Amino acid sequence: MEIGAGSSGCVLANRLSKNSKVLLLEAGDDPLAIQSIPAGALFMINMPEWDWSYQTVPQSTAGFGMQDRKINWPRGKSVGGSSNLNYMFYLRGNRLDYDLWGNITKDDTWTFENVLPSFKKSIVYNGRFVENSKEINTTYLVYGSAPRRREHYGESTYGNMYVESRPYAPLRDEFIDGGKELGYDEIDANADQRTGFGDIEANIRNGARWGSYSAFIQPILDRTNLKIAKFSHVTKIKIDKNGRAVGVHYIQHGVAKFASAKREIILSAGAVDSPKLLMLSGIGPKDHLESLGVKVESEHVGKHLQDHTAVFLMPNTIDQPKSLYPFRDFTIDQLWNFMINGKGVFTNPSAAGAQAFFSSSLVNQTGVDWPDLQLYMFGSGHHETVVEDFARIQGFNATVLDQILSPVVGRDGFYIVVTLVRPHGRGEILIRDRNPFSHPLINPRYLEHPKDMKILIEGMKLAVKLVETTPFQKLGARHHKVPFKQCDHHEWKSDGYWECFIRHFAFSLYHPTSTCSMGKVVDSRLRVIGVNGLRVADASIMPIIVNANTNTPTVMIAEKAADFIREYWTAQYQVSEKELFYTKKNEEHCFYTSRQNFKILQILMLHAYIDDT
Ligand SMILES: Cc1cc2nc3c(=O)[nH]c(=O)nc-3n(C[C@H](O)[C@H](O)[C@H](O)COP(=O)(O)OP(=O)(O)OC[C@H]3O[C@@H](n4cnc5c(N)ncnc54)[C@H](O)[C@@H]3O)c2cc1C
Repeated sequence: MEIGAGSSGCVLANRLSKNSKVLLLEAGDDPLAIQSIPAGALFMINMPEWDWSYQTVPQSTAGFGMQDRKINWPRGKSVGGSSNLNYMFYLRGNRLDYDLWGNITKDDTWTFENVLPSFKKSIVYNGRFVENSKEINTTYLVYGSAPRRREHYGESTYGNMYVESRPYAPLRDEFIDGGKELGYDEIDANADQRTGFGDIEANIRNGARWGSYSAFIQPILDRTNLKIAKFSHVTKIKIDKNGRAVGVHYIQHGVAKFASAKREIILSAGAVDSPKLLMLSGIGPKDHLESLGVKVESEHVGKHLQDHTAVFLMPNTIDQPKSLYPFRDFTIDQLWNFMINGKGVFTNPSAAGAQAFFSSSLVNQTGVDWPDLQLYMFGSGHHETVVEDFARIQGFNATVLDQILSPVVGRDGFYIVVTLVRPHGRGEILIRDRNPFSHPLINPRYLEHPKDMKILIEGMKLAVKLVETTPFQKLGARHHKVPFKQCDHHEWKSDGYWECFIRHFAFSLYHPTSTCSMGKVVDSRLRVIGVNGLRVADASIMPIIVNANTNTPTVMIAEKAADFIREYWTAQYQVSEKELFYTKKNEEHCFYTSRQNFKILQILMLHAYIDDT
């Protein structure tokens, strides 16, 4: 039995239902078709049907430019989970991240060498390989990205998750060329992550979103042994008197139900809801759960919360119409281009297409290049509703943000997203009360640790240098000094100014992890310590956050978990390989059928649009 059909839950359902009966309980519905259009995802954020719309508690050292000092935490609520809302960046993280996991858990399963096969297993990589020299000559020039070596990606005969270069990524070439001018290498960050610049590949197929639903659930919808119970909000895991997880209580369409598990329960409700559900079930810190009754004392549940904090270098303008300007660029022609060719502005939800990793001076002191800063190019201009849009998505206080953006509204431009990818600060998640529908108390304690601020300030300075490089200057790029009353008592671009700016505008890059940390809440086989028959497999089990976007590592965790579970139960029951009834042919058939449905839907949407205009 699985709880949560998100990025990881879908992988597990696919792998386990090859030869077992699986009940997958998901609080949300199937994803909306509009989610397949990458640019459509932005409209889903903060819609309660598709997003849990969490917020942090007011932050004492961050969020000064947010409403009530709270920072938005969107989380997907549908089959596919947050992979239906996310920006689809495909990044694995650094070799040293995983070697550290191996060290912490004292289990080599988690070292980079041993997680690499699980990364390769999930994907179908439509990349540009070195040996294919013809392809390099064309694609290399078009996308300005380093060619890939096959050994890092594999042949992907087992994979379902498509990874492709983004067909549309405004200012990608300027960003990478600017980095080269500053003396940095161009790198393939998935093969050999270190300081350097490169493009960002994404979970897309022919331009359409290819999240966990499309990759792992859609192809197997006809498996009779997989039951997906949508609209099923799990409220509690039942632990019997022998300390075994035996079933779950859930509410579906207002009706309270119970399902019992024959073999085991796998919790994949994500870094917010997995610890919350453990606590609601009486598994967690004793002091916190006293009023609920503690079944299993587990001090670390909800603790060690880590996230990537990000801040925009803004406002920046260019003199040429080369950025995404929604009111100009979202046209019927572009919609057609997306539907027919899988290309154009609709293929990218965030106008992001290039990124760079850097090691701050704090890391450089150690002599090891293990980046703690990541910069993205977000090639979006300043359309007329930019302030309201950012206020809705990021939770900015519109009045505060207006000071920064109103002087440049109506102009092409870009943002450089400066991200802290190896945070020193740690937060926690607590339950608000015993009501399973109450949002938990999320306290990431952003920017409380002085080192985190120091690293971000270095990142801002680097971003300014990039704007000054020739490729950007050729477009007339300018980072503007605008009146900003909250920070104007500091000299513009001084450390004090940046600190003030960052404390106002830092936001979450939506990568919470480590709230059911491996080695503390679960063991290295992901079994909850102190309970039988219960595992956690999602972003919450990372012992330390990886220094890259978290979807791909979460999918890898699910692949590992499926292997552990299959190994264990195969040994118990001698499950025969002959039981496998799933075939690749079947999967391909499902793909084409669903693809046809998607095309029909696209045509209907187009008609609706034309009618409207
Ligand atoms: C806006 C956004 C942009 C992002 N961009 C990127 C990116 O570009 N690249 C990247 O690598 N990562 C990105 N991420 C992060 C990445 O998507 C997440 O790390 C990843 O999806 C986490 O997967 P998960 O399986 O742990 O949780 P989720 O995918 O969130 O899945 C949890 C599932 O459990 C369900 N659930 C929760 N509680 C219950 C309950 N009580 N009962 C039943 N079901 C329940 C939820 O509805 C959900 O479907 C982004 C995230 C967001 C929100």
